[in-house]
Amino acid sequence: MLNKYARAFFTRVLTPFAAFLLRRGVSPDAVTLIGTAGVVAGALVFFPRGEFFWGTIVITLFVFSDLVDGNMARQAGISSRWGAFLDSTLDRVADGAIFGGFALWYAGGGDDTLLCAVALFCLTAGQVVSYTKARGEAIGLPVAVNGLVERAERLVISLVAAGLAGLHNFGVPGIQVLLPIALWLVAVGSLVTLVQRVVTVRREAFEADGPAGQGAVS
Ligand SMILES: CCCCCCCC/C=C\CCCCCCCC(=O)OC[C@H](COP(=O)(O)O[C@@H]1[C@H](O)[C@H](OP(=O)(O)O)[C@@H](O)[C@H](O)[C@H]1O)OC(=O)CCCCCCC/C=C\CCCCCCCC
Ligand SMILES: Nc1ccn([C@@H]2O[C@H](COP(=O)(O)O)[C@@H](O)[C@H]2O)c(=O)n1
Ligand SMILES: [Mg+2]
Ligand SMILES: [Mg+2]
Repeated sequence: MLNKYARAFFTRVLTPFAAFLLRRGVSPDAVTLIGTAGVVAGALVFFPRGEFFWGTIVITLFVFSDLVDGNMARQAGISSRWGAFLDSTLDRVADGAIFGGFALWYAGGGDDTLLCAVALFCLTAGQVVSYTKARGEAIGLPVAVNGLVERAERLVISLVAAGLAGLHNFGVPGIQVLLPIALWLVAVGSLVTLVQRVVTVRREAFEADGPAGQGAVS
């Protein structure tokens, strides 16, 4: 949903910045790499220590690079298959660090085995949701579904909650409950999305192959 409705807005807002970077000789690949490094650092330095406010601030500063890199590539007319591969692959790394950071907190100082498991579920389910589309498209299917909770939703729900939950360290009482709520929402939403995508791929595969499975690819 965000991908559909918010992308146009952010494209307008970020286009001048993307143009500025291009004029300074920065490449889209550099933005992809630096953005991912910043997200990973923010997540793995701050989240395992329960510093959710500062972790979210650092991640937010870098996560929009994922919208800037493609914008730069399109403006410069240099969108490439390599760039698409790098972008999607490093998205998986960034997502792993964010939900891994939550899991490390609950495995340590946060001391909550159930929430550690929920964070690990979010991590795995998010990666599998992305994989369903990548693999479905790789075997030549349209995968004409995005589903309830795409990557942008997973990030916005969990990062907004983490940033607000982090205010607990500054004396705001009770607010830390937002993070567990967000993790449960992302977990359930990702499961629903996974089912939506698997059902769609199954239907598209049967339509393409026929009942006898002819034309199957490995
Ligand atoms: C006192 C206050 C303290 C709290 C402060 C917190 C404030 C900020 C908190 C959060 C901000 C989070 C922003 C997150 C933005 C995410 C942007 C992003 O990365 O979007 C990525 C998405 C990607 O495009 P790609 O084509 O590169 O991605 C593909 C896609 O994702 C596929 O997904 P999947 O299949 O997994 O579902 C992958 O398969 C594929 O591989 C991958 O390449 O871009 C978009 O989707 C575009 C829409 C972006 C919308 C961003 C909305 C941000 C909105 C609000 C944030 C601000 C909220 C402020 C709240 C303040 C609260 C007090
Ligand atoms: N280093 C990069 C990054 C991205 N691209 C191209 O942009 C597309 C992704 O666009 P986003 O707005 O979601 O970032 C991607 O599929 C590539 O075509 C690129 O060329 N190089
Ligand atoms: Mg990108
Ligand atoms: Mg991306």
